[in-house]
Amino acid sequence: MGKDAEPLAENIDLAIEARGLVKRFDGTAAVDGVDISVPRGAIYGVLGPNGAGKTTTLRMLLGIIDPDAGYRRVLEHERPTEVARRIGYLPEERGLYPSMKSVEAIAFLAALRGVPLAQGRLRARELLEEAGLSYAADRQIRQLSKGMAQQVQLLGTLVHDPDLVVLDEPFSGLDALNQGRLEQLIRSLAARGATVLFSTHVIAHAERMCDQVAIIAGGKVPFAGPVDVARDRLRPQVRLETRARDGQWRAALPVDARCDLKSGGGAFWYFTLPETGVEPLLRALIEGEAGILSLSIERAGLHDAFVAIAGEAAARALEQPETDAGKERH
Ligand SMILES: Nc1ncnc2c1ncn2[C@@H]1O[C@H](COP(=O)(O)OP(=O)(O)OP(=O)(O)O)[C@@H](O)[C@H]1O
Repeated sequence: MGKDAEPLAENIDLAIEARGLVKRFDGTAAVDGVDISVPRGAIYGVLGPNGAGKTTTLRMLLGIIDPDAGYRRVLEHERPTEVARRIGYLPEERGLYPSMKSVEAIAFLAALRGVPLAQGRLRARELLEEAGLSYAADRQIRQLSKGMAQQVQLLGTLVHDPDLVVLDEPFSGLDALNQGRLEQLIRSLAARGATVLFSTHVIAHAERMCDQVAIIAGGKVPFAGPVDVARDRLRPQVRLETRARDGQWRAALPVDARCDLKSGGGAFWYFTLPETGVEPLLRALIEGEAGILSLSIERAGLHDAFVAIAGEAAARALEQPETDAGKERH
């Protein structure tokens, strides 16, 4: 980031590797030195608010646009377009030909990836059946709801059994039921060995689904790696209930521990787990006869980790409703 990107060493365990990707539009960097390593078979999330640079990053990884600086290797190729037939891509701008029937729309997308039309039609019917959408097979796209049309487009993304599936904000526009179905589908793709990379501005999707995430804000990636490593950037929070209110043991609690006295005696204590960990704390509480009534230690969630890594402003922007701002391009 900011440094000169080195050419990539071969690493066959990675489906995608990118170093120092930069893309400028009208002199402004939309993506400003992004490093990403996506392991094969992973479910990987690119998490950030609108305008953070997610779509631009995905497009560079797919070879739809070329970076102004940096290196990328996708499925062992430095020119991603050479492996386009092994990639499935759901763009942010959805759209199928309205007069096409679902089967034809899926077969058409398959044909673009080199699958003969007849074979594509057969596979399209199978996929629609698996997705519980057989009844939509011979309906025109214009006769489908927006959510259904989006699912048909998603099936068109998967029809050629790609090794790498790239989905740009795949959950947006879907109701809760269909979001759940999509989560299942993504898990089943990973279970059969495909790598899934998706962008989202919803922390819950990244937290539930992803092995690894890249947190992106203002075109930079301040964190990329396992979700648990992001969460472990913050110390766990302790909630302790004691029978006693005072004693030697209080010295083991951090000085800024918050205390709520209970009306019938005893107290609740809230604090960040000290660096020394839980064992010395427990020992002091037991030896000092604090009378532990309950104790919970909670790891930070991805939301708090996001705030710590990308800042309050980026976290607030994540929660903004979607807008069409900044979408007029090409
Ligand atoms: N083709 C383009 N021409 C000019 N500016 C662009 C173009 N593509 C993207 N941008 C700008 O680059 C920045 C990053 O956009 P990008 O679409 O990558 O963000 P994003 O994180 O995907 O957000 P969103 O979900 O809103 O699309 C934005 O300020 C956007 O307006």
